Amino acid sequence: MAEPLDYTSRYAIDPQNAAAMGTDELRANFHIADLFQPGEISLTYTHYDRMVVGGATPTDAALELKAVKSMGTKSFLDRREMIVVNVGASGIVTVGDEAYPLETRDMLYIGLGAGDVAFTSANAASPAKFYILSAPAHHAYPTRTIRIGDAKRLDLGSQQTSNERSIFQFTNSIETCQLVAGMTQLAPGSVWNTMPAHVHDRRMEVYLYFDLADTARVFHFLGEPDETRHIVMKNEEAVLSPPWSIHSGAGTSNYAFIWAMAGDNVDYTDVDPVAVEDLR
Ligand SMILES: O=C[C@H](O)[C@@H](O)CC(=O)C(=O)O
Ligand SMILES: [Zn+2]
Repeated sequence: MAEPLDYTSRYAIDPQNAAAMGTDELRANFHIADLFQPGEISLTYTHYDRMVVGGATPTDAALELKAVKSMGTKSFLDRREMIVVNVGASGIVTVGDEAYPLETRDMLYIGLGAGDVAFTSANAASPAKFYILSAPAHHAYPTRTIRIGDAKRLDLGSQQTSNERSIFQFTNSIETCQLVAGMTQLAPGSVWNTMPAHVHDRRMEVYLYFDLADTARVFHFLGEPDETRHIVMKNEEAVLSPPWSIHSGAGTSNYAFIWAMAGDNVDYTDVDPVAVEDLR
């Protein structure tokens, strides 16, 4: 077996325990920082649908993705599928013998058993930042690049309610086992994502906020609809949304984020909306 990568585990938290948490405990359980360290791969193995969340920031050398102990498999994709979204400068993802160049905001879906995965930056001084998402899979769907310009676009919200935004669905035109992912871009002057909010107990979700200035923050809301909490997020940080939780945010500026889900179905529209008046 290959030398294991360092990784962190996050166990599944129930709503009652989450409601009793203060700031540090909420952050320790749901917030993921330091995803993009130059020359490193950072992985978090979650027990929410066994979703793995990570970042790879190659500089001079290629970075190889290896299985972690929690997977109990020889290589990463033996029993998993994966999505990579580049939020940095140009780079290449190698899968087996195939090289897949990704520009910023392009996405690569990699199917079950597709081979060994490695990450390279086109320019070490201005590295690619590969955001990694992976869930268990039991069928091999083809590896496919979806460029941001090819994603299905939905324009939602309005300037009047400070939630004018465009959703780019990456997995709309391809088949996956569990992963559903996309990117949402807030219009200048709009700050709210996913308000009105929703839950979907059949799928967990994870957000990566990016394209924020160093001094900007997003107040990310989580919790059951009638028992909400918040986590203050900065640029290029991720936050886990348990299946029972809302996931919504308001920024001190506009921003973008990658959202990704895994669970029972892959129907993006299958959500349980929560009226603003019902939030507590
Ligand atoms: O289940 C779907 C996800 O929560 C996101 O797609 C919502 C989102 O990006 C938004 O409304 O701004
Ligand atoms: Zn959602």
